[in-house]
Amino acid sequence: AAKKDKVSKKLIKELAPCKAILEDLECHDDAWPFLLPVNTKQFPTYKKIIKCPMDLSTIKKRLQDMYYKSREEFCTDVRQIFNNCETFNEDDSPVGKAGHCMRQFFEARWNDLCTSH
Ligand SMILES: Cn1cc(C(=O)NCCN)ccc1=O
Repeated sequence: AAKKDKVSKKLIKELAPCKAILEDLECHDDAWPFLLPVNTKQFPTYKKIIKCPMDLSTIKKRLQDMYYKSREEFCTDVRQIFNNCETFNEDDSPVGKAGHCMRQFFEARWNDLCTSH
């Protein structure tokens, strides 16, 4: 039991900053394309082109459900959002530009977290 407690304490410590970063992503001006899963009725080709859809609401739920076993898993899901966005959208489109901006914002916050100790 003692070992498990140590692991879970470590995990809570690791994932608390992830929750803070997620909240900052959700309230960013350019977050609007990423708040919810892409509407596949509005974009019928999306499901065919994007094999691993991801969005901020899904990540929020996964955090709440203790789905992530490390902060690296959280980081991978966030990066999936922006990789999908680059695959499906032109760089100079409104959504494409929002994706590049949000990725920069995220990576800066991620670096802060990884260099702060
Ligand atoms: C992430 N993403 C979002 C959209 C979109 O239009 N979202 C509007 C939500 N109201 C379109 C393509 C795409 O890759």
